Amino acid sequence: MVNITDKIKEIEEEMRKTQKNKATEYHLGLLKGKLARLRAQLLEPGPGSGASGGSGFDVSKSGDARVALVGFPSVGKSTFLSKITKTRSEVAAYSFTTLTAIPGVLEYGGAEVQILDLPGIIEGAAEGKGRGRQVISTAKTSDLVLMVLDATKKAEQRALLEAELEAVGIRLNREPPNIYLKAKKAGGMKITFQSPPKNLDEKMIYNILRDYKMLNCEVLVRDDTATVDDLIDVIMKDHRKYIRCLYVYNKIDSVSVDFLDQLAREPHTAVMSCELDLGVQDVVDRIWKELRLIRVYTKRKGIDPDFSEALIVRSNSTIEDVCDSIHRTLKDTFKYALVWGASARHIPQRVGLGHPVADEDVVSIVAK
Ligand SMILES: Nc1nc2c(ncn2[C@@H]2O[C@H](COP(=O)(O)OP(=O)(O)OP(=O)(O)O)[C@@H](O)[C@H]2O)c(=O)[nH]1
Ligand SMILES: [K+]
Ligand SMILES: [Mg+2]
Repeated sequence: MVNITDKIKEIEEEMRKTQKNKATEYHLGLLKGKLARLRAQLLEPGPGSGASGGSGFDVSKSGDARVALVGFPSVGKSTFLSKITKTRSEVAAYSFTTLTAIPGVLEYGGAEVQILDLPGIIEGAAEGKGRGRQVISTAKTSDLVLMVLDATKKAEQRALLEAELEAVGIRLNREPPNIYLKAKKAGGMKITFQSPPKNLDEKMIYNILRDYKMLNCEVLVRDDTATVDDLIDVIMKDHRKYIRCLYVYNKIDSVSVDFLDQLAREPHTAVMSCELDLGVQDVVDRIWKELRLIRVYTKRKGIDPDFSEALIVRSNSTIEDVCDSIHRTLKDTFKYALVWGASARHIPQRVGLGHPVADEDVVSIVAK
């Protein structure tokens, strides 16, 4: 029996051999759809998915958010974990020193962020090489992927890793495509475009949906630049995960200043040397920013706030969200709040439930 990995290879080979032109466009679109289905199967536990199935390492979540350290072997993932948390993860000059997921806790101004040190992955990880599939499945459970790269290694490493994560449905620093798709019980397919599409047409959408056996559905393409890949992502939305990613180049002690400057200018990128303790705190601050969380310190009248314990809410939260995170019924007795910090126009500012809070605000809730 042909296994899934072989089938994937076959389709990839066929796509490589097929010339891209108007005549082959529909065929290539269908192949992409098949490939996406097979890759999803690869991660499903069960028959045909191989011994390790699709599950990640068995580490329970803790703290306010989870960050996964993903990278090739020996780029310094464990060195970084050991530097920023109290956990010691083995560090050595040889590849695959780390063999399982090692959790550590980053304490950040009263917030607690779980940092997961993971084994190094290699090319072909998505198809089951090494512990790759397990590593990637674990990365899929994180709120932020910290892609650790070796500044002394070739630039391709980043694209290779991205391709591995993409292959299992992780979408880094991207928003879900702006395509509305709803399955129906009957009525056939209804395809509409908000404005003339540049990379899709009705026949293409029809063919792919039919291949996915979605014969009754409604599609509205809101974005005129949407592609076949976007459509497939929307069809496969249960297998897609949109995660933020911070690219971190380690070992900058071993590259020229010019090169380092070039790296640091790339988007979503930070540079550091764990060995020389350069830039490590910047990376920690960037992690917090990328998580898009807000720390709020509560204060009782006449008592200083406790900065070792923060209430964590998502960015764009209001005083109402802060109340809800303290107690479900708190806003029923809410009269007003006093706010000190970046969100306050004067200090303290007296505000209502709709007031948006900022990171590190101090809040005092006054009840009726
Ligand atoms: N020059 C230099 N070497 C570093 C730096 N950080 C880590 N190293 C070295 O890189 C080697 C690998 O470090 P590890 O932390 O074990 O790397 P890893 O990514 O956890 O490796 P695996 O667990 O095997 O995937 C060790 O010899 C470290 O001492 C750095 O900033 N500069
Ligand atoms: K190592
Ligand atoms: Mg390691």
